[in-house]
Amino acid sequence: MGAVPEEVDVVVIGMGPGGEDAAARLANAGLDVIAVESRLVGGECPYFACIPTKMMVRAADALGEAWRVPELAGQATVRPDWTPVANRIRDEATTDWNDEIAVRRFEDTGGRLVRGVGRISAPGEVTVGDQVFRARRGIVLNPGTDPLVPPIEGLAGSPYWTNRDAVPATRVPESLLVLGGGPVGVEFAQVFARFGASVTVLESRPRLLAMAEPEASEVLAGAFHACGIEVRTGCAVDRVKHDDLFQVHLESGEVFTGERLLVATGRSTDLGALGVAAVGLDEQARTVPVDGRMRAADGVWAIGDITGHGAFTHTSVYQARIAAADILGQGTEVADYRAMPSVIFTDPEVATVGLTESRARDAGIQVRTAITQIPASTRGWIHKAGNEGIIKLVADTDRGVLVGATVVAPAGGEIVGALAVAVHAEVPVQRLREMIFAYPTFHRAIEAALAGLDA
Ligand SMILES: Cc1cc2nc3c(=O)[nH]c(=O)nc-3n(C[C@H](O)[C@H](O)[C@H](O)COP(=O)(O)OP(=O)(O)OC[C@H]3O[C@@H](n4cnc5c(N)ncnc54)[C@H](O)[C@@H]3O)c2cc1C
Ligand SMILES: NC(=O)c1ccc[n+]([C@@H]2O[C@H](COP(=O)([O-])OP(=O)(O)OC[C@H]3O[C@@H](n4cnc5c(N)ncnc54)[C@H](O)[C@@H]3O)[C@@H](O)[C@H]2O)c1
Repeated sequence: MGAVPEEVDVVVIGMGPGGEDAAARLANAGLDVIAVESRLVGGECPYFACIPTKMMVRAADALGEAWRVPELAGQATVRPDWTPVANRIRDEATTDWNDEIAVRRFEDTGGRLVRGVGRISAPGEVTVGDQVFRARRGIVLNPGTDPLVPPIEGLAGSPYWTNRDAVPATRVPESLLVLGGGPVGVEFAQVFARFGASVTVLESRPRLLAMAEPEASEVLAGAFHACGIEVRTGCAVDRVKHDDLFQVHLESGEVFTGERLLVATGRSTDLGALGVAAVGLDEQARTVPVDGRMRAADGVWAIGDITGHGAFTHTSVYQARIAAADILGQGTEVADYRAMPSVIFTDPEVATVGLTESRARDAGIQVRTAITQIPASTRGWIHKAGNEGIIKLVADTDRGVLVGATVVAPAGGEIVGALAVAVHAEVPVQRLREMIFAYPTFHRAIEAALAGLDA
């Protein structure tokens, strides 16, 4: 005989940033909430992704600035040491990969945590091991993603790294091969290079950060070249061998050797394991389609990476707020992704909002673009060492508003904030031109880019 189901209000499967946020909101509102988590409460972001990698970036950026001293300010002797980085990640970011604090924070809301793998076993029903829950109000799916490991001969079974191995690393390898030049690949590549590894990035597409504006990829490729990172684009990996070292054989016959191999080739989901077919969803799909209130099926909401609206923590938490409000019957907000921002934390940072030029054209928008070079701005010229960058604007000429922007610059992720407001609030380009931009800031280069939209 099966287990007797326990009646609750809501079951949240997966406690990533969004699941944690939604579960807390619902429990704080007085609902009886069960949160199911198979690994660590908080998900990828605090333990293996955003937070520890940005601690690495912070440290690597300090080194990067120190190396600019000779050009600007005399002499500095810099000897990179990974120990403070590894210790900080262990002690401050992840508490040694222990989620006790996050669990307590959630349980203080009145919610209950169940450790294990959750699965939709029938409409309105979630099974975790030998426990069965009937959710009166709904099920929230926030299972996130796992590193995708391509089926390359010799790779499976070799001691390759994914982000989950690179983050806890206590030593910088002598040499590192990075498979994939997307956000994960480029952030780790620059960090480990700055800490002394000899780094090669192998990317199958024609450029780094292929989803970004081509001009952004070009600036980043230049910055990588300048700091000694080898970048190979358009490469097809044939096979991988591992003895003492990794060897990556390309179809072209070239062979790259490294002490470590970081696989950063995207993310995967397993909707079959989540049991989504029980509520009529396609378990072969890579994403769970949701409406503007995150509804995926009758009584099922989905949030985070699996919705395919941008694999970012800010997406997950944004969607969590909307889903929780809808479950509570207070939903007035409908998701609007037009001004979705993203920041790749390389040096220079690659920050975007809204549509790229090509996506805007594909959407049938009458597009006009403008680009300004950061080194040509007053602040860029003053900044000198490390001033590489651009601002690119994408305007909808019919409506006279910006629909996208890219900022590659020192602190590009902060500069893009102004452009995110413009895209989000559909501020007319003419109104933007009438603004006063503080002198001499990096964001003042937006004014020059706006002027370029006339050309
Ligand atoms: C190296 C790296 C760096 C990144 N840096 C940034 C950054 O700087 N900024 C940014 O915005 N984003 C960044 N991201 C992306 C970000 O980590 C994710 O978008 C974010 O974690 C949100 O994911 P999520 O809410 O979908 O779930 P996740 O964080 O993936 O968490 C899902 C949770 O669900 C659990 N789970 C899965 N299935 C089940 C199940 N069946 N039962 C029980 N539990 C289950 C998992 O164990 C996991 O804990 C980065 C990603 C990587 C890999
Ligand atoms: N700062 C941030 O916000 C941040 C940082 C890291 C990751 N992320 C998120 O995490 C998600 C995953 O990032 P990612 O970089 O792992 O995935 P991705 O899919 O964005 O990039 C993977 C890259 O690997 C390449 N690739 C795939 N197979 C390959 C192969 N066999 N050989 C060589 N190259 C190959 C792809 O062409 C692509 O450029 C991203 O969508 C991003 O949203 C965000």
